[in-house]
Amino acid sequence: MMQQIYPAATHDYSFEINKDFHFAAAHYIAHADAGKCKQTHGHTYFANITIVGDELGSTGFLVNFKTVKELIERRFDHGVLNEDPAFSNKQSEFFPTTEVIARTIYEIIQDHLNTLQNKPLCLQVYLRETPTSYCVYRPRKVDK
Ligand SMILES: Nc1nc2c(c(=O)[nH]1)N=C([C@H](O)[C@H](O)COP(=O)(O)OP(=O)(O)OP(=O)(O)O)CN2
Ligand SMILES: [Zn+2]
Repeated sequence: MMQQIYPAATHDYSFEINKDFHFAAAHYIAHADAGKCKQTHGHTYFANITIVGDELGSTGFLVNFKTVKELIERRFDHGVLNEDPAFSNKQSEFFPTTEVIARTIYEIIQDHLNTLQNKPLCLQVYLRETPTSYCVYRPRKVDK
């Protein structure tokens, strides 16, 4: 697993956890201007997820680290992202770009967090697509 320094999300919650994991997936970008990315190719994506909250669940966890990883790994690992219903080859806001994948990971994780009694929040998804390219997604409205 790659270890690195991630940009920090600022907040004043009492607890912050971070989970690193990776998954392998293929994709292509169905746009004339996408250059070589128009061709199907694969990446090993590295993700770092930041979750915060003030209350712990009955386990003493904000959320189980393993659950965070499995939500994404089960869905995307060794798959073709373009075939997942979260993505589209027709609407650019759903092309499987690094930006859109990061936003989608946020949505999947926050949907799960919303089911927990202690209501943790996902503040940041860091997603590295290649050794030289990554995206940081932070939801716009996080009220405390
Ligand atoms: N803003 C974005 N730009 C590009 C994306 C993207 O998702 N968001 N994706 C691609 C390609 O899919 C490709 O996977 C990554 O491109 P790039 O960083 O250019 O890859 P290289 O390994 O060729 O990078 P070098 O640093 O030039 O070796 C393209 N753009
Ligand atoms: Zn790519």
